[in-house]
Amino acid sequence: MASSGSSTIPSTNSYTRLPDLKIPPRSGSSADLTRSARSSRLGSPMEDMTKYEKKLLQGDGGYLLEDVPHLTDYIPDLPTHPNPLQDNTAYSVVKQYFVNTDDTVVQKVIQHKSSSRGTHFRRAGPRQKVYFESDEVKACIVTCGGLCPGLNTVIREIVCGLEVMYGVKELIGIQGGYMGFYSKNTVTLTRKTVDDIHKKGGTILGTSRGGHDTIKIVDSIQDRGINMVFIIGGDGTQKGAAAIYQEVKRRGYKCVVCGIPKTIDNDIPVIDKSFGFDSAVEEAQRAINAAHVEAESAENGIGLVKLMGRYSGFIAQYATLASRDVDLCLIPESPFYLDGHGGLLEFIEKRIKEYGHMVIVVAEGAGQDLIAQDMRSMDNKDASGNKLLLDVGLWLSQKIKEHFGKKKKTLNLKYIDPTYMIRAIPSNASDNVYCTLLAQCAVHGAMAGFTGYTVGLVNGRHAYIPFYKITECQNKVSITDRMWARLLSSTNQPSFLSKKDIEEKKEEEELQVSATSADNVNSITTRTGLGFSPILTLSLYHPTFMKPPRK
Ligand SMILES: Nc1ncnc2c1ncn2[C@@H]1O[C@H](COP(=O)(O)OP(=O)(O)OP(=O)(O)O)[C@@H](O)[C@H]1O
Ligand SMILES: O=P(O)(O)OC[C@H]1O[C@](O)(CO)[C@@H](O)[C@@H]1O
Ligand SMILES: [Mg+2]
Repeated sequence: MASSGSSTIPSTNSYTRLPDLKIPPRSGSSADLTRSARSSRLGSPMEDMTKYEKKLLQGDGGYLLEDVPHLTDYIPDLPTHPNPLQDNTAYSVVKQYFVNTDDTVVQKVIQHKSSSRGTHFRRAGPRQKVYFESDEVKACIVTCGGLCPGLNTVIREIVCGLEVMYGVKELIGIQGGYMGFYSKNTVTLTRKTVDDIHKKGGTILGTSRGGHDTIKIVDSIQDRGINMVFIIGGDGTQKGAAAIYQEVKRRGYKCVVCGIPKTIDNDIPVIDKSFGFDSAVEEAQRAINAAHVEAESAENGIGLVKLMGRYSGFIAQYATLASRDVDLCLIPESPFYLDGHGGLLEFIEKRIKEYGHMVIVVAEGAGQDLIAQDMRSMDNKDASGNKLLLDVGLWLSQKIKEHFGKKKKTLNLKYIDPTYMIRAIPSNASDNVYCTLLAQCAVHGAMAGFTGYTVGLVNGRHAYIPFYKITECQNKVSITDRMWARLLSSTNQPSFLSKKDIEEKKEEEELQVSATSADNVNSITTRTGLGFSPILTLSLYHPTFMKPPRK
């Protein structure tokens, strides 16, 4: 945990001054607004939620820091306190325990000699000064979206981190996701009450989809006197967290909003991977092994396993690569067709003829367009606005059976659907460590007064990432990438794509990268003769906030 202290960045005053940036609050700043004062100062909340601010800092050689907000951006002259960790016996021996204020983490680790240094994020970890006294903190934790291994570990470690490292005494859990802020009771969280929870799957707080009402949530935060909000959830949840941060800031309320990215689908961009993903891939092996045993033991046996992955097929991809027993992996990002020359059914027939059995892994979001053509889909959505999928496993089983039936060939197909089993388990050992570090970094950031951030692992280092970076797009398997090629060569399956399709995919992916790349903002940052330019805060419109939150 010790800071390397070997920042590659020249230390300059303009850089270290960053948290002291004074941005006049839109409607005055007071940490204890009464409800009437609050409502009289409310303009149109949606007006503010359609904007977010980027804190960009440019340095030499194309260096760009995409910084996270800080409480002092909108509440000037906040007092600081020495970090209580300095008196903690466990940490007092650690050399350079506090993170150097100049330390940042690079987004793209592969560089060429002519590359620009590119986008960086603030390195996570404990700071010398904190912006809260221990007995001033009232923190809350909420979990939203689908389940994922490791949720309880993150909850546990936030509680322990705050209590043990920072002496915080007041911590509550919001039950049942976002709607729990205004419709449910809270639970008191202490080191004792969370002691064992990391051994259980799910979340002790409960979770839900839908029900994000920014105003009601922030009212509840203020009414309860909460000044640190830890929000654990996926892409939808992080969009909700960004809206909460905007509203908290608009009210000038001293409250940190911190997101901890959670998603079994691994669909959050920028971060190396999401917690629980490894555990899920590991658990998926059990289903794939069973499918293999079943398939091998029967004449013309097919074991078909459906795994989660609504829009991103990472679980299917990694479970396939890990297993080596899989003959065919289908994911949402890679289109396929069933009939005719080069089609899926022809491939299956060929593989069965050759080996006598096969294993197919299909991500739940794969082939949805084909199923929709077949079944006149109803385009249903869940409470959060996510598309409800048709069962690709059942549909594919049916199609394969029909095909073999028509050809009067024997077929023994076993369909295994372990989707919920792989996300309801507790996290494995490596995810437990990962969750612990994420939680601790989240706590350090909050105590240091950062807000509006998600904590994440970027190239193996923990960083504070502004919300917009992780909500502007979804992480998807790139089928023009080397990793997908590795899978194709391991399963020896066709790509089902023509050369033209691949060219189009490449163009599509390149366009996506350039739309979200830092190059787009370089032109609007300023430079000085110093190593770093002064900070520039930009208000930009972002489509995420242009629509009212989905209910
Ligand atoms: N654009 C948005 N703005 C505000 N809140 C949102 C938005 N999208 C989703 N939410 C809220 O976030 C919560 C979780 O969203 P969702 O159900 O999409 O799961 P998620 O966080 O993406 O997790 P996962 O997809 O991994 O299960 C819900 O309560 C939902 O109302
Ligand atoms: O049935 P639920 O809880 O809506 O969750 C299903 C979805 O949640 C996820 O696990 C995460 O988004 C998806 O892979 C899946 O489609
Ligand atoms: Mg999601």
